[in-house]
Amino acid sequence: MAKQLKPFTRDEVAQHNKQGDLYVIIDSYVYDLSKFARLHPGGPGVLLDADVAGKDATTVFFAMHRHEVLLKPQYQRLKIGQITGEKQKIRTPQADDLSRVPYAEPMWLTPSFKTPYYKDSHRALQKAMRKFITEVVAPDGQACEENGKRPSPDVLRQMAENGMNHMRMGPGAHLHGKVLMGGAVKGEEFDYLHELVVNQELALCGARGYIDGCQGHMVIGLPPIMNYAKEPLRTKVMTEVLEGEKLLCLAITEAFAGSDVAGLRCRAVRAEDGSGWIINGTKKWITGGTNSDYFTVGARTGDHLTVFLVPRCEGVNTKQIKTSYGTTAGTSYVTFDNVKIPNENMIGPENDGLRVILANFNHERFMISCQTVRYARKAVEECLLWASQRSVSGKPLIAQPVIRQKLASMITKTEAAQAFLENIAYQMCQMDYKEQSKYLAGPIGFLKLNSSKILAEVADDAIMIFGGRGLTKTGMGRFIEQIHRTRKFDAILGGTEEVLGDLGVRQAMKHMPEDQRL
Ligand code: HEM
Repeated sequence: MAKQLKPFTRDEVAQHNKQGDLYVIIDSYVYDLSKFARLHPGGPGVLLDADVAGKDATTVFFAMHRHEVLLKPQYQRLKIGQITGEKQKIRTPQADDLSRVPYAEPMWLTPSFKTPYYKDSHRALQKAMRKFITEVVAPDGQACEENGKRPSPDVLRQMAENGMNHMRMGPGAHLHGKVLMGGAVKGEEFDYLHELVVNQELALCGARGYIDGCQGHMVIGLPPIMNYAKEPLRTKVMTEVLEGEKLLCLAITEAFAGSDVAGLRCRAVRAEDGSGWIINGTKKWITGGTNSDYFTVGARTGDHLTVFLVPRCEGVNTKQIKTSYGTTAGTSYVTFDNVKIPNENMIGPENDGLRVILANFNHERFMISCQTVRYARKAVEECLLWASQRSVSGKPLIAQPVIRQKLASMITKTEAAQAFLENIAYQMCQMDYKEQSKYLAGPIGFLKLNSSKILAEVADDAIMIFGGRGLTKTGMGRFIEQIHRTRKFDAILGGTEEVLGDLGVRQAMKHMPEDQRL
């Protein structure tokens, strides 16, 4: 039952202005801080200030705290009344609300703008995703970012039940007949623009490491199994992983070789009795590795590469690697010591592993780009709000031309990146897999290169707008700190900016006409 709030006049509140008897008004509500003052993270002194104690502290409160502080149950308890005749002005958003801050949503979600790409099913999916992310995934993500723990099994279960694992693998037969996000979209009509929506909403968790540790590893590790494993292994593993019963990750990179997959050293040799393969070697930076039950492994077979599915078994060990985006991502160092696996766990043809691995890169880069561009937009929203509510020398920050210049740069880069992303998603919808490989490897490489470059620039501007708060893991600037700290993951994972730029130009050269001169 909602707590009964007592009516107050401002004069009555003003009587409670000393240690042990301390009220303040925030957004028309009266808070009793008498006992809380000595526990206040900002110290009791600031609350006893003559301009705060017994007074309206709305402006100073929102200069120091994020709105969500007031929504926490432990602080809600401090709310005892409301000023008679006054109403709350600052709105608490509902879980599936769109932001009304300019540029905080992509244009297709902004009233008055039209879109050639999105249909009703994209809108229904976006709404259902926003609610699910806000209510279920983001709170877990924020907690795990702080405590470094793996994503909660209950959240992973709910994601699987809603078909999120299926959707994150992109369009295809695996979605047919599936109920997705309570029926928001039919599996048969799910396309890459739906997938874009799923990934962009997921990014709103504001927890970069958590999202990678929360089945990001499945998105990159499962395609070789889906596309190349033999039955019955294929269906068994796909079902276990998509239904959330088991976790799977991609184990390709090594301390010896990163983007250069042809330089891997981990080796697989046939067992002497012909009963299977023996794998020896190491893998590094394996996202989700610490928690995974299955590893999709690239190993040398003679002078070539072959892909294997390795279950967690004797000889498989994982060790946590501490990266700058936190241990919740489950990043690990993996060792294989005489690991024996059966013949049927070879994925795709022997010695053709490079093709099996490379086949998935376009999709991985598309997924990363969707999220990268959404982080940039999140930074835009945070900065627009902060610059409007933060006062410096009696004026809001936004009154400074230099701040407006930074915001202009952030907004234009984000809008251009989103337009590029949507165009690529549309092209993907029009092409089959073969055409995508032929025509889109270069453009998708450029897309990811552009997305991570603009994110870095946007994050740099955002930090300068937030100042010291942008360097602080808690409080007002915590999303900006996190976006800035983790931006290089987008620039490196799935192919570095340099590799992708080179790839894009080399792909373009394949289509260069020989009969043209300046
Ligand atoms: C309902 C009343 C209040 C609650 C529940 C509250 C709660 C908090 C919390 C949780 C923090 C830690 C910052 C964070 O991580 O978000 C904090 C910091 C702080 N609070 Fe409050 N606070 C209240 C009222 C006020 C008021 C009226 C002032 C007025 C000056 C104030 C000044 C500060 C300051 C200066 C900090 C440190 C900010 C920083 O580190 O940047 N607080 N408060």
